[in-house]
Amino acid sequence: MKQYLDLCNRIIDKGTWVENERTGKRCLTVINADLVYNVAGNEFPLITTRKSFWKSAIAEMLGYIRGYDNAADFRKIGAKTWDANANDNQAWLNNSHRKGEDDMGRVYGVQGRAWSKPDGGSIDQLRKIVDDLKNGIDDRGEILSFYNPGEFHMGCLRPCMHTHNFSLLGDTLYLNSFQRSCDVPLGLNFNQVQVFALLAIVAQITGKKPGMAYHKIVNAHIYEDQLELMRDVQLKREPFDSAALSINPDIKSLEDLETWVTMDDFEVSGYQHHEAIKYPFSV
Ligand SMILES: Nc1nc(=O)c2c([nH]1)NC[C@@H]1CN(c3ccc(C(=O)N[C@@H](CCC(=O)O)C(=O)O)cc3)CN21
Ligand SMILES: O=c1ccn([C@H]2C[C@H](O)[C@@H](COP(=O)(O)O)O2)c(=O)[nH]1
Repeated sequence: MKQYLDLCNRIIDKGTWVENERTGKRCLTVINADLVYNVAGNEFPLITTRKSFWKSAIAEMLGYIRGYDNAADFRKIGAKTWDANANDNQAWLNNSHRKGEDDMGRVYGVQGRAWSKPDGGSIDQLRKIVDDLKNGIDDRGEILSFYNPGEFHMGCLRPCMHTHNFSLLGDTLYLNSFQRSCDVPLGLNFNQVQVFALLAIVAQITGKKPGMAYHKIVNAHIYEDQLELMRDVQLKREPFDSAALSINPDIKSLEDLETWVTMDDFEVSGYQHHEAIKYPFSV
């Protein structure tokens, strides 16, 4: 929690105002932040200075793992987070690649599970990683990349958290996750949970012990219409101790994640938090 608050304070104290053409809003911005999560010690990085809707965040990650390309599928598992980007963004609505209501196009999980090969067929990056790790293999390229510039024009948004790089040392699994752009009040609340949960889940299905997760953010920003709430409300609150995440131990494979897992298979204990804050969302 401290590292989150430090980043928020750093943006407010030292940030630079940057115009953003896509949203038409200004963002108070800093470059480079490194967050570390202790997954081994189950220090779940849930924001406590407001209520965090952590189930939506894990649902979103599950949707990426399943390779979803449709906001309706995300809604069914408990995440409404893609509704606006799929349906309210004029540039995407005008895009001839959009396949109709709720379509997100070739973003995130689509790239992770079905990256198109120029010579035909596709690559399932996550399957390869899980198979390798299960067999104790780390070929120094256990990389799940959602960043495919050749297909940016076929999706509603370029991926923000775009690369997840797994590593094995003995039987301990590590994760380095890279994020190019971060909406600190709204997105980071989710992204912290997702990096932590991704390492915990992949360690569980590959039979490894989770170690540390390292989260690198490049452009970290607060939108102009979020600043007051962050500075004068959220940052005035005292944080509580961190919560713990538990995952149903019956989840043992990628197939389990693809077929029967729901948000009921995830529980959080010891979550004390201040009341919710509704931050404006920029499409
Ligand atoms: N401007 C912007 N910020 C983001 O963080 C973001 C995007 N766009 N587009 C793609 C995804 C969607 N994400 C989202 C979208 C909505 C919420 C959100 O509304 N969160 C609320 C309520 C969550 C709920 O009720 O489930 C929150 O208070 O955290 C969070 C992350 C993260 N990403
Ligand atoms: O997982 C996510 C997804 C998105 N965001 C934020 C970061 C930016 O505020 C917008 C994306 O806008 P770009 O113009 O494509 O950078 O969404 C996030 O924080 N986390």
